[in-house]
Amino acid sequence: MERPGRLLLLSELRVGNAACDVSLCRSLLTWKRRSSSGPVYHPFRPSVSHSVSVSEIISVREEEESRGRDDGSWKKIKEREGKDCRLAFTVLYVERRQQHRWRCAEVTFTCPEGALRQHWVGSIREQLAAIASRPKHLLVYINPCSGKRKGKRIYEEKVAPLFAQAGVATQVIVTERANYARDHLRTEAELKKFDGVVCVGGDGMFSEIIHGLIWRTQMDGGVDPDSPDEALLPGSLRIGIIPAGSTDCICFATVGANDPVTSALHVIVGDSQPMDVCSVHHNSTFLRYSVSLLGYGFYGDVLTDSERKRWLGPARYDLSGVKMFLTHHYYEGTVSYLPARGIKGTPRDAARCRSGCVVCQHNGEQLSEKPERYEVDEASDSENDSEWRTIRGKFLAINAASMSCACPRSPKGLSPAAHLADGTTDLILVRKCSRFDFLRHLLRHTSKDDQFDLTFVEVHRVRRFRFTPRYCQSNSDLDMRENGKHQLFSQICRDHPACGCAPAYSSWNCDGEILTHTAIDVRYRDPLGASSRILVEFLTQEEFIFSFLNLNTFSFCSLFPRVHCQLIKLFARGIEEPMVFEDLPNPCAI
Ligand SMILES: Nc1ncnc2c1ncn2[C@@H]1O[C@H](COP(=O)(O)OP(=O)(O)OP(=O)(O)O)[C@@H](O)[C@H]1O
Ligand SMILES: CCCCCCCCCCCCC/C=C/[C@@H](O)[C@H](CO)NC(C)=O
Ligand SMILES: [Ca+2]
Repeated sequence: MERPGRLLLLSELRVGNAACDVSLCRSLLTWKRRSSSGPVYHPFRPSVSHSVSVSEIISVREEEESRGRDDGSWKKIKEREGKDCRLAFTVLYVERRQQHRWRCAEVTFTCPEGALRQHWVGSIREQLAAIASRPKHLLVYINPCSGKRKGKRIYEEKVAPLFAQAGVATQVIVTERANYARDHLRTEAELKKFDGVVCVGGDGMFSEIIHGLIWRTQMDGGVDPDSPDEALLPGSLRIGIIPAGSTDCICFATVGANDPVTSALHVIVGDSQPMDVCSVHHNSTFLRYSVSLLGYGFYGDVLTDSERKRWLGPARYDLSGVKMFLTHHYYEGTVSYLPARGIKGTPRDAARCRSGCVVCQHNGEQLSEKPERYEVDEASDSENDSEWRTIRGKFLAINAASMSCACPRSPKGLSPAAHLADGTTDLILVRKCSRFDFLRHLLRHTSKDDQFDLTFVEVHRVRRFRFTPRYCQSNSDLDMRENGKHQLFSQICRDHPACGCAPAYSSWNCDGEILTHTAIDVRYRDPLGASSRILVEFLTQEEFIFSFLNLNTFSFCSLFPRVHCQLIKLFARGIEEPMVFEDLPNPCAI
């Protein structure tokens, strides 16, 4: 057995015109220019060296012809098959650029003889093959309609060539409609053939992929995804995101940049970043999964409005943002939450979730050792009920950020200290306040100031929460009819804003997908009350009016999200701390 760090190869090779000492240890390829006075250390002429971790080598290829200048300085040029051949090989590796971007750099080494080149190439390939975390076969879904509709081109021009160079085989599927990828993953995809799934698109496309994969894993493992009390099974396939959408906040918060080449390189080197997933339920019915933002009020309204402006591309969010800011709707209701206990970290920490985050590691271990008692909300467990906190009020926004939600529009994110994999979500409540104050809060998403240090904003780190809009807080039939009228008229008024009537309900923004409020309970019950059979269906507007005419048939959807710690894994490593010399030119370049 070779010990880690053991020297495998050491040769004198050429890089360009310079003679170098090149070594391959188990984890490091190093090339160091020889000083003109030989290999001896010289204090005034230090030799320049460059190291690349084997884990960040993309591939190695043999060169058939010299790529460098032929100045005749290399004495041992061999004649092979009658032509001049420099016996070179090229190593492709990850190079870090500014703002967390990665690029594929290459260095060509020229050997004095063929046997040595074979030895080098073989040794590096052997080392790469031993990295078990690298994917060999990927299933790729491309959404041709994401963002500026450039997904297909981005993949073909920037990503596919890198996968080919790294020897990663792919099966590529261009989606034909919304939910195509989700449905394919749920029922058809032969998942055993693959080491991972890659999506080319935005947050909505990523959402499709996790919905397909998580569902399939639960079905295969016999877990009921509807039950908010069942622990979900983690899947085995990692997910890669090639950003081509409008916000791409999941890519930005896990890699640090929205850059297709950087993401492709994280996939190739086989990175792994665990991530929390929030399952959203309405009583005993599963609605959706969320990994970034679950937002009611402002962000729900921005999304609903922006969907009608899809033709505008990514700019639709800015336009709808300004419009909804001016509209200044607030919503009444009750928020209940279960504070996260026994974990590290708070939403007001100065520290950020970064690559190798100790908070995520600690909390992940805690939660796997002592799984949370989710039954605490049941009426039978009155002792633990006291752990639930309740807040009633009028809110401009209710946001649950399971990660920072940083994106180019909001570089710090909605909750800058939130963690990717700590088993919690940050519940941010923005109470009714003046437009001026709300603007102060929104602007703090982009400035250095603490966006929670405002009297009308509060933030809680939670494992579960529930939101019930005011008009669902009674269970009598009469109230339901009244609520129904109110809801219907609000709906009409929303569509005819000239009448000035404020809507009673917003929609949920679930990772950029609208969770409409027109979900119904066939048999209504108080969300906190005793159990009964519940059926929730999503309705079209016509069905919605129809259900109103049938009076007893509908009520409103109160949501019940629960965080599943580290349920999925991404081909990412979290945002890396910048290196001290990040902005300086590379001093090691030869
Ligand atoms: N072939 C397709 N035709 C139409 N819609 C599609 C297709 N494939 C996927 N979709 C849907 O397109 C929607 C938007 O996609 P996506 O999230 O990739 O881009 P985006 O909305 O521009 O970016 P972001 O979500 O980051 O803001 C998703 O809801 C997805 O389900
Ligand atoms: C006064 C002007 C206010 C402008 C506000 C513009 C909107 C800023 C958007 C920041 C969103 C950050 C959270 C990201 C959420 C994603 O899950 C989601 C899906 O991509 N994106 C959006 C915009 O909902
Ligand atoms: Ca989290």
